[in-house]
Amino acid sequence: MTAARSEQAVYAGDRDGAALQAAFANGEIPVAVYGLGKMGLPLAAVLAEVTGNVVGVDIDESVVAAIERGESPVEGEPGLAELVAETSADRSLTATTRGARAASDAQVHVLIVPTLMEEAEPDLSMLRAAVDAVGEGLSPGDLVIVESTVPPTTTRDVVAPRLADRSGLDPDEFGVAFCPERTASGRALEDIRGAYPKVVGGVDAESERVAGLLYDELTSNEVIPAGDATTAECVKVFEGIYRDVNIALANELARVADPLSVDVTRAIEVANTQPFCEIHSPGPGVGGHCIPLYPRFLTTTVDTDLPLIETGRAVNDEMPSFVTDAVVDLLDEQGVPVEDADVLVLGVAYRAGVDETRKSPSRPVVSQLDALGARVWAADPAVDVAAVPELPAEPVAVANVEQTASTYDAVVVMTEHDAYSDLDYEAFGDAVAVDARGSLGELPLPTYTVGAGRS
Ligand SMILES: NC(=O)C1=CN([C@@H]2O[C@H](COP(=O)(O)OP(=O)(O)OC[C@H]3O[C@@H](n4cnc5c(N)ncnc54)[C@H](O)[C@@H]3O)[C@@H](O)[C@H]2O)C=CC1
Ligand SMILES: CC(=O)N[C@@H]1[C@@H](OP(=O)(O)OP(=O)(O)OC[C@H]2O[C@@H](n3ccc(=O)[nH]c3=O)[C@H](O)[C@@H]2O)O[C@H](C(=O)O)[C@@H](O)[C@@H]1O
Repeated sequence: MTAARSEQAVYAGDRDGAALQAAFANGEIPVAVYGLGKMGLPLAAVLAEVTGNVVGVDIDESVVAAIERGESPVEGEPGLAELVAETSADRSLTATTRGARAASDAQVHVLIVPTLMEEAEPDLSMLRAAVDAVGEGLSPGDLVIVESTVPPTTTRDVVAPRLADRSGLDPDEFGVAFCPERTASGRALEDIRGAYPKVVGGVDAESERVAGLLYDELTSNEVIPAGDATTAECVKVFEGIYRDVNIALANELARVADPLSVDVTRAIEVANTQPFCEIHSPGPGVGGHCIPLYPRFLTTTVDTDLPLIETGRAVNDEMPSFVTDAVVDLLDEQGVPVEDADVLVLGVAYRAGVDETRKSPSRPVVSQLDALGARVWAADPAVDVAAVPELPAEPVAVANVEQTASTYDAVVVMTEHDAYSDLDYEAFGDAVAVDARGSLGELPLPTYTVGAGRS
């Protein structure tokens, strides 16, 4: 059960570190986690496992009701269903939609709600709403931690002032820190428990110190003080930008596979045997609700030309069309006009191992083929294709792919799900293939492979 607030403040300027950590681990410091989604629920469950005193807050009543029943609404996370059942049963994790009430009972508030991109700028509306709920219940001596990925300066210039405004407290009466969620879907518990060092950055030194002490109780890895909240925000955004630009390099290099008649993926693999070389893998584009967004969290925040970052984004966003063009060219070689073609797309999820389709490169490929007049089909073992909004494709169960294979003129592998390696591609007869991931090796079909070219 949620213990009463401890007598001692968390953000107190001089609280003994060891005593604070003991109080946290003993459940004497109530914690509230705002946002119980793919990242927030695993975090709340691990915090509940460590402290025994966590209230999860979500605006979605069905999420709250499921957790209160001991069920995890988040799927695809090894160990999470069991951990939610366990921590819900012993009440070390409870859930509510009443954010302000949870805030008035908690002394540590963790915000991990979505931060998205509108057309031209970051959408922080859900973060502001969560901040308002915390502000209504904030008490002197509390600590507020932002885990949502945000544009640099957000914690200092948006979150902290808004908390003071909503709570009526002076800014120096409570602590605020940014501690990025460095977790990948499909391995959340492992990542949260310590796969990587935890970064902490405070709006002041005491916020950073206290946040570091608390995360030191949570992670088996080290806790790295970034020096301030904005530096910590840059750490997270820079990690994502590094990945996006690096993937763009791999995708641009993939374009020389045909002109040079070389297997670029093989060349990358061998180049990466040098410790200073880490070229990523070419593919059909960059999906998910993280990596495609983070570059624009920076480029829309600073009034500085960042051409490399912008170009990387453009190179990656061009890859779905590159895949569609390869399909059309191969069909043309076989004398099949794309407008008369049946095309099977294998993979709607943005990467293997997740059921997530947000910004998946498969979406533009399906839409482009549909717009060209093709009849598009899609199969994905992790995604309910029929339930994917605005996807002009007929769903096909993966189990039915082989028996329907002869009806397709082209098969496009967009996601490297293991299930696709087990298919008998002979069954596709005279069809052509585009392997956007280079994950299937030699196929018994006329094939274009991103990264290896025409075979
Ligand atoms: N999904 C991922 O792979 C990673 C995501 N992140 C970051 O974590 C944050 C959360 O992302 P996800 O968990 O993927 O989002 P999600 O969409 O899976 O879940 C978000 C949850 O927050 C709830 N919510 C929305 N507004 C709320 C409010 N005002 N109060 C309480 N709950 C609210 C929603 O109902 C939903 O249940 C984002 O900032 C994202 O950038 C960071 C690392 C990895
Ligand atoms: C280095 C890393 O694995 N970062 C994670 C990443 O998670 P995410 O689910 O976005 O997966 P990802 O592996 O970065 O892939 C993003 C997209 O990029 C594509 N991709 C990825 C790597 C690559 O070499 N080539 C490539 O084309 C993937 O297919 C996918 O469409 O972004 C997360 C985030 O920051 O939200 C971060 O916490 C995770 O740790």
